[in-house]
Amino acid sequence: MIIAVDGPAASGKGTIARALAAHYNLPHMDTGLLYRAVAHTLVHGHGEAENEQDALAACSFDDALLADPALKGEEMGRVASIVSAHPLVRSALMKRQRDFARRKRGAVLDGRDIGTVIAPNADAKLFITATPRTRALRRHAEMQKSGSQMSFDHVLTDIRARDRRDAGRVTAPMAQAEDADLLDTSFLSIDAAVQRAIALVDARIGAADR
Ligand SMILES: Nc1ncnc2c1ncn2[C@@H]1O[C@H](COP(=O)(O)OP(=O)(O)O)[C@@H](O)[C@H]1O
Ligand SMILES: Nc1ccn([C@@H]2O[C@H](COP(=O)(O)OP(=O)(O)O)[C@@H](O)[C@H]2O)c(=O)n1
Repeated sequence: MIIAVDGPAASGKGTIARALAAHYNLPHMDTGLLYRAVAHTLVHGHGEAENEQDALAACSFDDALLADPALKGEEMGRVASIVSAHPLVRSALMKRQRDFARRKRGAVLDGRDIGTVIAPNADAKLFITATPRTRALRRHAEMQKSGSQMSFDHVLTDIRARDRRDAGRVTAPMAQAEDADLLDTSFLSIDAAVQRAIALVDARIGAADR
């Protein structure tokens, strides 16, 4: 069974994807980490994010980088959203996502284009959303815990800019697949959002597969 989870920054898609993976006993891939790894490689001296050839060269990063906590910061998310607009970067990172999705047992993947491009035949697709303000509040709280001094307004501005870039790019823009279920987590606790996500997936896969 393949479950595709897409949505904008800090909508809760990672939290939901991890919970679904645990619930259905499936491996999980956070595909945003791949774009963040490209961003990290570029920021650490190997080229310009805006330059497609530089960004393509940065796609051959070492897998060990994916576990680096330095990928998690908001600045890396910002640069990731610049490199992710390059078609050559998207195609270079596609195979490892598709290979992961095609594992025998199935998989849960979260990102921006899982339901539309990476796994269009996924058994269940969720598009997770929340208002920009709610998402910025969540990201700001997360960043404060890890010692960041960035203001709430700055986080909100960054989130809006990232939404515009991710939804506005030509290649594989962030979009809800036609056959995806929309889940707005703005007024849901984490537990309630996860329970709702499980109910939506159960309804898609049918009682026989449970
Ligand atoms: N429904 C929710 N209510 C409150 N906080 C949430 C909810 N879902 C996620 N969070 C918190 O918001 C932050 C961003 O969630 P995350 O799952 O990492 O989002 P994404 O993967 O979409 O960027 C995390 O600190 C997470 O614990
Ligand atoms: N499948 C994906 C996943 C991420 N991305 C890009 O990578 C950036 C970082 O993604 P992420 O999922 O780690 O970011 P958050 O939503 O966790 O903040 C996004 O803003 C997108 O530009 C993408 O284009 N396609």
